Amino acid sequence: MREIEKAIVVKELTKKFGSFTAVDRISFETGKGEIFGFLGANGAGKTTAMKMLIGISKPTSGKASVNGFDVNTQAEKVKKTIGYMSQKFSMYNDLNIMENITFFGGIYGLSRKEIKERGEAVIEKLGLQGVAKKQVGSLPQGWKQKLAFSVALLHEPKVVFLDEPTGGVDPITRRQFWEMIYAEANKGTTIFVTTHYMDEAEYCDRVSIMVEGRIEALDSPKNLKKQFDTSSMDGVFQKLARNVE
Ligand SMILES: Nc1ncnc2c1ncn2[C@@H]1O[C@H](COP(=O)(O)OP(=O)(O)OP(=O)(O)O)[C@@H](O)[C@H]1O
Repeated sequence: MREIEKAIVVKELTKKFGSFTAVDRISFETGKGEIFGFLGANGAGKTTAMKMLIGISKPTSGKASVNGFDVNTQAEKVKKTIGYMSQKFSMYNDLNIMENITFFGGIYGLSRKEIKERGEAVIEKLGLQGVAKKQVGSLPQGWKQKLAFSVALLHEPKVVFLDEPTGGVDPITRRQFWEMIYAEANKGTTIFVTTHYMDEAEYCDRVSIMVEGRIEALDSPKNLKKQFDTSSMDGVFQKLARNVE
Protein backbone atom coordinates (compact mmCIF):
# COMPACT_ATOMS: atom_id res chain seq x y z
CA MET A 1 0.00 0.00 0.00
CA ARG A 2 1.34 3.43 -0.93
CA GLU A 3 1.53 5.89 1.96
CA ILE A 4 -1.27 8.05 0.46
CA GLU A 5 -3.67 5.07 0.33
CA LYS A 6 -3.31 4.78 4.05
CA ALA A 7 -5.60 7.61 5.05
CA ILE A 8 -4.05 8.07 8.49
CA VAL A 9 -0.54 6.99 9.50
CA VAL A 10 0.51 7.48 13.11
CA LYS A 11 3.96 6.61 14.49
CA GLU A 12 4.88 6.91 18.15
CA LEU A 13 2.68 9.98 18.49
CA THR A 14 3.04 11.59 21.92
CA LYS A 15 1.56 14.59 23.72
CA LYS A 16 2.78 15.78 27.08
CA PHE A 17 1.30 18.51 29.26
CA GLY A 18 4.23 19.38 31.53
CA SER A 19 5.35 16.12 33.08
CA PHE A 20 1.97 14.42 32.37
CA THR A 21 1.83 12.22 29.26
CA ALA A 22 -1.72 12.37 27.84
CA VAL A 23 -0.90 10.41 24.65
CA ASP A 24 1.93 7.96 24.94
CA ARG A 25 3.68 6.78 21.74
CA ILE A 26 0.58 5.60 19.89
CA SER A 27 0.99 4.00 16.45
CA PHE A 28 -1.62 2.82 13.95
CA GLU A 29 -2.68 3.10 10.32
CA THR A 30 -6.08 3.30 8.69
CA GLY A 31 -6.98 2.37 5.13
CA LYS A 32 -9.15 4.17 2.61
CA GLY A 33 -12.85 3.63 3.34
CA GLU A 34 -12.16 2.05 6.72
CA ILE A 35 -14.38 2.71 9.74
CA PHE A 36 -11.88 3.04 12.56
CA GLY A 37 -13.26 3.15 16.10
CA PHE A 38 -11.21 5.06 18.66
CA LEU A 39 -12.26 3.98 22.12
CA GLY A 40 -11.13 4.60 25.66
CA ALA A 41 -12.47 5.52 29.07
CA ASN A 42 -12.89 9.19 30.04
CA GLY A 43 -9.49 10.85 30.19
CA ALA A 44 -7.74 8.07 28.22
CA GLY A 45 -6.39 10.60 25.71
CA LYS A 46 -8.74 10.26 22.72
CA THR A 47 -9.54 13.94 22.29
CA THR A 48 -5.90 14.92 22.74
CA ALA A 49 -4.89 12.42 20.04
CA MET A 50 -7.66 13.57 17.71
CA LYS A 51 -6.65 17.21 18.11
CA MET A 52 -3.15 16.33 16.88
CA LEU A 53 -4.59 14.42 13.92
CA ILE A 54 -6.80 17.30 12.78
CA GLY A 55 -3.84 19.66 12.94
CA ILE A 56 -4.87 21.89 15.84
CA SER A 57 -2.44 20.62 18.48
CA LYS A 58 1.30 20.07 18.00
CA PRO A 59 2.67 16.67 18.96
CA THR A 60 5.40 16.64 21.60
CA SER A 61 7.09 13.86 19.63
CA GLY A 62 6.32 11.22 17.05
CA LYS A 63 4.73 11.65 13.65
CA ALA A 64 1.34 11.49 12.00
CA SER A 65 0.05 12.07 8.50
CA VAL A 66 -3.50 12.41 7.23
CA ASN A 67 -4.18 12.06 3.49
CA GLY A 68 -0.40 12.09 3.01
CA PHE A 69 0.08 15.44 4.79
CA ASP A 70 2.19 15.76 7.92
CA VAL A 71 0.03 17.02 10.81
CA ASN A 72 2.96 18.92 12.26
CA THR A 73 4.34 20.69 9.20
CA GLN A 74 1.35 20.69 6.80
CA ALA A 75 -1.53 21.27 9.20
CA GLU A 76 -3.34 23.69 6.83
CA LYS A 77 -3.35 21.06 4.06
CA VAL A 78 -4.60 18.45 6.51
CA LYS A 79 -7.50 20.71 7.53
CA LYS A 80 -8.60 21.19 3.90
CA THR A 81 -8.92 17.46 3.24
CA ILE A 82 -10.77 16.39 6.38
CA GLY A 83 -14.21 16.75 7.87
CA TYR A 84 -14.82 17.10 11.58
CA MET A 85 -17.89 16.82 13.70
CA SER A 86 -18.34 16.65 17.44
CA GLN A 87 -21.30 16.12 19.69
CA LYS A 88 -20.56 19.32 21.57
CA PHE A 89 -20.19 21.74 18.69
CA SER A 90 -21.71 21.11 15.35
CA MET A 91 -24.15 23.74 14.10
CA TYR A 92 -25.26 27.26 14.93
CA ASN A 93 -28.59 26.94 16.73
CA ASP A 94 -29.83 30.41 15.78
CA LEU A 95 -29.24 29.96 12.04
CA ASN A 96 -31.63 27.94 9.90
CA ILE A 97 -30.56 24.80 8.03
CA MET A 98 -29.66 26.46 4.74
CA GLU A 99 -27.87 29.32 6.56
CA ASN A 100 -25.74 26.80 8.43
CA ILE A 101 -24.96 24.98 5.18
CA THR A 102 -24.06 28.27 3.50
CA PHE A 103 -21.85 29.31 6.41
CA PHE A 104 -19.89 26.05 6.61
CA GLY A 105 -19.78 25.66 2.82
CA GLY A 106 -18.14 29.09 2.70
CA ILE A 107 -15.58 28.09 5.32
CA TYR A 108 -14.78 24.97 3.29
CA GLY A 109 -14.17 27.17 0.24
CA LEU A 110 -17.13 25.99 -1.87
CA SER A 111 -18.59 28.23 -4.56
CA ARG A 112 -22.14 29.65 -4.22
CA LYS A 113 -23.30 27.19 -6.87
CA GLU A 114 -21.74 24.22 -5.07
CA ILE A 115 -23.24 25.34 -1.75
CA LYS A 116 -26.71 25.66 -3.28
CA GLU A 117 -26.56 22.32 -5.11
CA ARG A 118 -25.00 20.32 -2.31
CA GLY A 119 -27.15 22.06 0.33
CA GLU A 120 -30.35 21.22 -1.49
CA ALA A 121 -29.16 17.63 -1.95
CA VAL A 122 -28.49 17.32 1.81
CA ILE A 123 -31.91 18.74 2.71
CA GLU A 124 -33.60 16.37 0.29
CA LYS A 125 -31.59 13.33 1.40
CA LEU A 126 -32.47 13.96 5.04
CA GLY A 127 -36.11 14.76 4.22
CA LEU A 128 -35.83 18.22 5.80
CA GLN A 129 -37.59 20.19 3.03
CA GLY A 130 -40.44 21.13 5.36
CA VAL A 131 -38.14 22.58 8.03
CA ALA A 132 -35.37 24.13 5.92
CA LYS A 133 -36.24 27.61 7.19
CA LYS A 134 -36.40 26.58 10.84
CA GLN A 135 -33.67 27.49 13.27
CA VAL A 136 -31.42 24.48 13.82
CA GLY A 137 -31.84 24.88 17.60
CA SER A 138 -35.49 23.91 17.30
CA LEU A 139 -34.74 20.55 15.64
CA PRO A 140 -34.58 17.27 17.58
CA GLN A 141 -31.03 16.33 18.61
CA GLY A 142 -30.90 13.34 16.26
CA TRP A 143 -31.78 15.49 13.23
CA LYS A 144 -29.15 18.01 14.23
CA GLN A 145 -26.52 15.28 14.41
CA LYS A 146 -27.43 13.83 11.01
CA LEU A 147 -27.40 17.30 9.53
CA ALA A 148 -24.05 18.06 11.16
CA PHE A 149 -22.57 14.90 9.68
CA SER A 150 -23.83 15.86 6.21
CA VAL A 151 -22.40 19.36 6.63
CA ALA A 152 -19.02 17.92 7.67
CA LEU A 153 -19.06 16.08 4.32
CA LEU A 154 -20.05 19.07 2.15
CA HIS A 155 -16.53 19.59 0.78
CA GLU A 156 -16.15 15.84 0.12
CA PRO A 157 -13.29 15.20 2.55
CA LYS A 158 -11.30 11.97 2.25
CA VAL A 159 -11.20 11.45 6.01
CA VAL A 160 -13.85 12.46 8.49
CA PHE A 161 -13.32 12.66 12.24
CA LEU A 162 -16.40 12.10 14.39
CA ASP A 163 -16.04 12.83 18.10
CA GLU A 164 -18.87 11.06 19.93
CA PRO A 165 -21.26 11.89 17.09
CA THR A 166 -24.25 10.04 18.53
CA GLY A 167 -24.09 11.18 22.16
CA GLY A 168 -27.55 11.90 23.57
CA VAL A 169 -29.32 10.44 20.53
CA ASP A 170 -32.01 7.71 20.73
CA PRO A 171 -31.15 4.16 19.53
CA ILE A 172 -33.22 4.31 16.32
CA THR A 173 -31.62 7.57 15.22
CA ARG A 174 -28.20 6.18 16.17
CA ARG A 175 -28.84 3.23 13.87
CA GLN A 176 -29.81 5.64 11.04
CA PHE A 177 -26.70 7.67 11.73
CA TRP A 178 -24.59 4.55 11.36
CA GLU A 179 -26.30 3.76 8.07
CA MET A 180 -25.10 7.17 6.88
CA ILE A 181 -21.59 6.33 8.09
CA TYR A 182 -21.62 3.03 6.17
CA ALA A 183 -22.83 4.73 2.99
CA GLU A 184 -20.03 7.28 3.24
CA ALA A 185 -17.36 4.64 3.96
CA ASN A 186 -18.60 2.64 0.96
CA LYS A 187 -17.78 5.66 -1.19
CA GLY A 188 -14.17 5.39 0.02
CA THR A 189 -14.23 7.98 2.80
CA THR A 190 -12.28 6.98 5.89
CA ILE A 191 -14.24 7.34 9.12
CA PHE A 192 -12.39 7.93 12.39
CA VAL A 193 -14.94 7.76 15.17
CA THR A 194 -14.88 7.97 18.95
CA THR A 195 -17.77 6.59 20.92
CA HIS A 196 -18.75 5.51 24.40
CA TYR A 197 -21.40 3.13 23.05
CA MET A 198 -20.06 -0.41 22.91
CA ASP A 199 -22.72 -1.55 20.43
CA GLU A 200 -21.30 1.05 18.03
CA ALA A 201 -17.82 -0.39 18.48
CA GLU A 202 -19.22 -3.57 16.92
CA TYR A 203 -20.08 -1.61 13.75
CA CYS A 204 -16.46 -0.55 13.13
CA ASP A 205 -14.06 -2.41 10.83
CA ARG A 206 -11.32 -2.09 13.45
CA VAL A 207 -11.27 -0.70 16.94
CA SER A 208 -8.42 0.73 18.96
CA ILE A 209 -8.79 0.92 22.74
CA MET A 210 -6.78 3.50 24.65
CA VAL A 211 -5.94 3.13 28.30
CA GLU A 212 -4.05 5.90 30.09
CA GLY A 213 -2.58 7.37 26.90
CA ARG A 214 -1.59 4.08 25.28
CA ILE A 215 -3.28 1.93 22.67
CA GLU A 216 -3.69 -1.34 24.56
CA ALA A 217 -5.67 -3.23 21.91
CA LEU A 218 -6.29 -2.80 18.20
CA ASP A 219 -8.07 -5.23 15.90
CA SER A 220 -11.44 -6.05 14.36
CA PRO A 221 -14.27 -6.46 16.90
CA LYS A 222 -14.38 -10.18 16.03
CA ASN A 223 -10.66 -10.69 16.72
CA LEU A 224 -10.72 -8.57 19.88
CA LYS A 225 -13.56 -10.66 21.31
CA LYS A 226 -11.58 -13.80 20.50
CA GLN A 227 -8.38 -12.37 21.95
CA PHE A 228 -10.09 -11.38 25.20
CA ASP A 229 -12.28 -14.47 25.28
CA THR A 230 -15.56 -12.63 25.59
CA SER A 231 -18.76 -12.35 23.58
CA SER A 232 -19.10 -8.56 23.45
CA MET A 233 -17.04 -5.43 22.95
CA ASP A 234 -18.22 -4.37 26.39
CA GLY A 235 -16.49 -7.49 27.72
CA VAL A 236 -13.26 -6.53 25.90
CA PHE A 237 -13.46 -3.01 27.32
CA GLN A 238 -14.09 -4.23 30.88
CA LYS A 239 -11.21 -6.70 30.77
CA LEU A 240 -8.79 -4.05 29.54
CA ALA A 241 -9.92 -1.55 32.16
CA ARG A 242 -9.51 -4.18 34.90
CA ASN A 243 -5.96 -4.97 33.75
CA VAL A 244 -4.76 -1.46 34.64
CA GLU A 245 -6.44 -1.24 38.07
N1 LIG B 1 -4.62 21.27 27.87
C1 LIG B 1 -4.42 20.34 28.79
N2 LIG B 1 -3.59 20.56 29.84
C2 LIG B 1 -3.37 19.61 30.78
N3 LIG B 1 -3.92 18.39 30.76
C3 LIG B 1 -4.77 18.10 29.75
C4 LIG B 1 -5.06 19.06 28.72
N4 LIG B 1 -5.93 18.47 27.84
C5 LIG B 1 -6.16 17.23 28.31
N5 LIG B 1 -5.48 17.00 29.44
C6 LIG B 1 -5.46 15.77 30.24
O1 LIG B 1 -5.08 14.72 29.37
C7 LIG B 1 -5.82 13.51 29.69
C8 LIG B 1 -6.51 13.02 28.44
O2 LIG B 1 -7.62 13.90 28.15
P1 LIG B 1 -8.54 13.73 26.87
O3 LIG B 1 -9.52 14.84 26.88
O4 LIG B 1 -7.69 13.56 25.68
O5 LIG B 1 -9.25 12.35 27.19
P2 LIG B 1 -10.46 11.65 26.45
O6 LIG B 1 -10.06 10.22 26.27
O7 LIG B 1 -10.82 12.40 25.24
O8 LIG B 1 -11.63 11.74 27.51
P3 LIG B 1 -13.21 12.01 27.31
O9 LIG B 1 -13.78 10.71 26.85
O10 LIG B 1 -13.64 12.38 28.69
O11 LIG B 1 -13.37 13.13 26.32
C9 LIG B 1 -6.74 13.89 30.84
O12 LIG B 1 -6.14 13.47 32.05
C10 LIG B 1 -6.85 15.39 30.76
O13 LIG B 1 -7.08 15.95 32.03
